[in-house]
Amino acid sequence: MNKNNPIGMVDSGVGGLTVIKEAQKQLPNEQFIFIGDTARMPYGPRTTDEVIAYTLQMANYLVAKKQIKMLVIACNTATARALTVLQKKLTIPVIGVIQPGAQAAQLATKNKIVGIIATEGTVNSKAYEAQIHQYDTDTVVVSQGEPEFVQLVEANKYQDQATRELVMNHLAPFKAVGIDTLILGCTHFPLLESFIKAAVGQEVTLIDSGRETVYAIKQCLDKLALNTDTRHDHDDDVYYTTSDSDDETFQVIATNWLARSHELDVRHLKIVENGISQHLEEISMPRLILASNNQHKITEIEAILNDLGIDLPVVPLRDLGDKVPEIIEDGTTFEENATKKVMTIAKIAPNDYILADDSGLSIDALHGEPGVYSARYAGDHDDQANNDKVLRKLADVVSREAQFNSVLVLIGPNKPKLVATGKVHGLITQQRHGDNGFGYDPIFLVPQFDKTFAELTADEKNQISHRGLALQELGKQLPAWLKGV
Ligand SMILES: O=P(O)(O)OP(=O)(O)OP(=O)(O)OC[C@H]1O[C@@H](n2cnc3c(O)ncnc32)[C@H](O)[C@@H]1O
Ligand SMILES: [Mg+2]
Repeated sequence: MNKNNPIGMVDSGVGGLTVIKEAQKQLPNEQFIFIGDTARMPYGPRTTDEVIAYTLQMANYLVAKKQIKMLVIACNTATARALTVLQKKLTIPVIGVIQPGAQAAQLATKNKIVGIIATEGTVNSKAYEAQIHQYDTDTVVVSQGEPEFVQLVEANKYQDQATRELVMNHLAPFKAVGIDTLILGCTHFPLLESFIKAAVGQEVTLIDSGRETVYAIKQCLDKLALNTDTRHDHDDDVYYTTSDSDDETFQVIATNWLARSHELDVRHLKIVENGISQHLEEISMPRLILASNNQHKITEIEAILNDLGIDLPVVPLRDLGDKVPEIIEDGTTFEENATKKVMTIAKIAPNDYILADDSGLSIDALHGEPGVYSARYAGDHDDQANNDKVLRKLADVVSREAQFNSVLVLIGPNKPKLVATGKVHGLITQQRHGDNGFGYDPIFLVPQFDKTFAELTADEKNQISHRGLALQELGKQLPAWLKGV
């Protein structure tokens, strides 16, 4: 087992985030991959067979796809019902939240009266009692199921006044019993810590089973010499949910609870039915592929997309490697060629968004030439030869009006094609000026600046260029198109 592999953490939903928060604090160099089974939460009312099956699916995913070196079941219900099965089935160490909490309570109690609050499932399993009584059979254990606490936390109401009152009422019996230690036997409950303390009395020791679990993780890493020797940043930790990608609740709660300044890397797993068995698979996030082999264009498009705040990872065509087929640009219009570009790439990336630009220079005195032949007017992508040919053809021509055109075509999975165009007027100079840009930039004069495209900065060009205008146009249509309007 490679000690630099990540630690996996599985949970029924969001409660386990309190465990990962503590783990990130105490184990700053380890990398964590968390799965919250949000599609099937809460686990409390589930049957034992279901809880075992779901926990195993998450564990199998993490072992097979993420090569985790250790698994933490950051959920009391899942620990109570599935820990021993998983410890038998997996070859990596598996740690649950109950044993560490029980042990800490046993050490903390003086009067040997310990309270437990947990989900109904955990209470009914008597898992905490069993653990505590392994150390000392005399300890009196008073358990109470508090499923409502879980719901309030999951609804993000853990700071509400009404929640405080409910906690005070529910926990009053513990005061009467005279506990001196209370186990927070559900990973949601640390978020209610101040209310719980107020309810049971400040003198009662609260045992955060999640925090105790992190001590157990540390001990296990030390014992098996599995501490990482590379430094991970917790910003690289990955959080999976099993609900579909539109569920924002997890993102909001997680960002809030973990108090991170930036958005977390939340990804999604889908539950795949396979005959009688189920397993989890990652839902890959669609990308925006820029179907162009022209690095100048790609740089321009990336800069403008960045300003438009597009929320998809932008991938240049070259990142797709050698599986990219040849794109044959034999259309008679820019739109035809741009469409050919996106359609060719769609064959190898059917689940992605694909954007192509077909563009060119059209000179009035040359009846629109070079037009769709711009890239290969004199020599294939030979800018020098292409510029020379234009200058030669216009040698005795007074009227030097020209336009650059850009036609963008965007397609996406199950979406109609979206077309946006941009045009900029200019004049063909007598000779080249400037070194910036590419193609015909050195001979295309923009009267407004009295400079050629090649004399403008990249920013200035993007503000007024055919491509810049087409992308602005695309940006306007995009929200409605993405929504399918
Ligand atoms: O097809 P891809 O791989 O996107 O890259 P390309 O350079 O071949 O692009 P086109 O087929 O659209 O050909 C457009 C040609 O028009 C010219 N052109 C287009 N936009 C230009 C610009 O902003 N500045 C200068 N020349 C441009 C230049 O010669 C390009 O090679
Ligand atoms: Mg081309």
